Amino acid sequence: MNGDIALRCVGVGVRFGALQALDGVHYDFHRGGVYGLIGPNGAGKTTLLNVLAGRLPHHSGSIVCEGVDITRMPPHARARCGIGRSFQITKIFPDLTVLENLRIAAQIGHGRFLPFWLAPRYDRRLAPAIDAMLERTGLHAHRDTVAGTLSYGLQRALELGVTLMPDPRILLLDEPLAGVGHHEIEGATHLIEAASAGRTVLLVEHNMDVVMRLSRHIVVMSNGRVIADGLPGEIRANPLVRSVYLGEEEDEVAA
Ligand SMILES: Nc1ncnc2c1ncn2[C@@H]1O[C@H](COP(=O)(O)OP(=O)(O)OP(=O)(O)O)[C@@H](O)[C@H]1O
Repeated sequence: MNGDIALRCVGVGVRFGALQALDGVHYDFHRGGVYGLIGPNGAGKTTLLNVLAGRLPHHSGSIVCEGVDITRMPPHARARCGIGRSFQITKIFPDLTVLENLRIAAQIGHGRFLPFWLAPRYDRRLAPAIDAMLERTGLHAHRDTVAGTLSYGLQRALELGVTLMPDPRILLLDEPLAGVGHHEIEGATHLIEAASAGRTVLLVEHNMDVVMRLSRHIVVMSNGRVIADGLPGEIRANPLVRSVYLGEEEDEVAA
């Protein structure tokens, strides 16, 4: 049973001064599940992703990843445990080309810092994986384009490619559609769906249609706690969830 759990949160608490951003979160994310994390602004969704990725210290509780206690591990050690995190704000190198961005991600993913005279041979070994990622993210035609000049949707696709390059088993996606234009949403959604296959995914996203479509489970947070979880249909019908969203996103949840 425990072998099925990709990430286990045990009483995870985070305080910012007097503000209790996470208030004893207990939750098991099962292997291969796609979890949509929803909740009103300030509920603690991004804070939870940050804590899981090791980018934010927490003051109480513990986190177990595939049976290993990672509570005290720094972000790079958690990445080696198979956790990949994308960001709300694009974290690609805007002055480098698409190919260069993916190459750096591949090198970091291999966890090796190489002397420059070995780099070309090493890069040749990484080339097939980089080519596959260019294909997968639909960026092949843009491989030599400077990343900062891509459309926002393509920049998000590159960011997902950079996150996927080390082949994480657990994917933490923070608003992957933020800023993506209407005409690019469908393509971006397909990309996330394809990237989710065979992984455990925690998806924080304000586009409720997309969350409900991509997620197998919905986890609802409010005031730093998990207040409900279930299948998308169950969550849509849950009166507590509706009341939490009342006046804020009622239409979207009820839709
Ligand atoms: N670095 C920080 N310092 C102080 N307060 C913070 C910090 N980061 C987050 N908070 C606060 O913690 C609470 C939870 O924030 P968080 O960003 O996790 O919420 P969220 O559910 O992701 O919200 P949103 O949907 O608006 O992104 C909020 O009240 C926020 O203002």
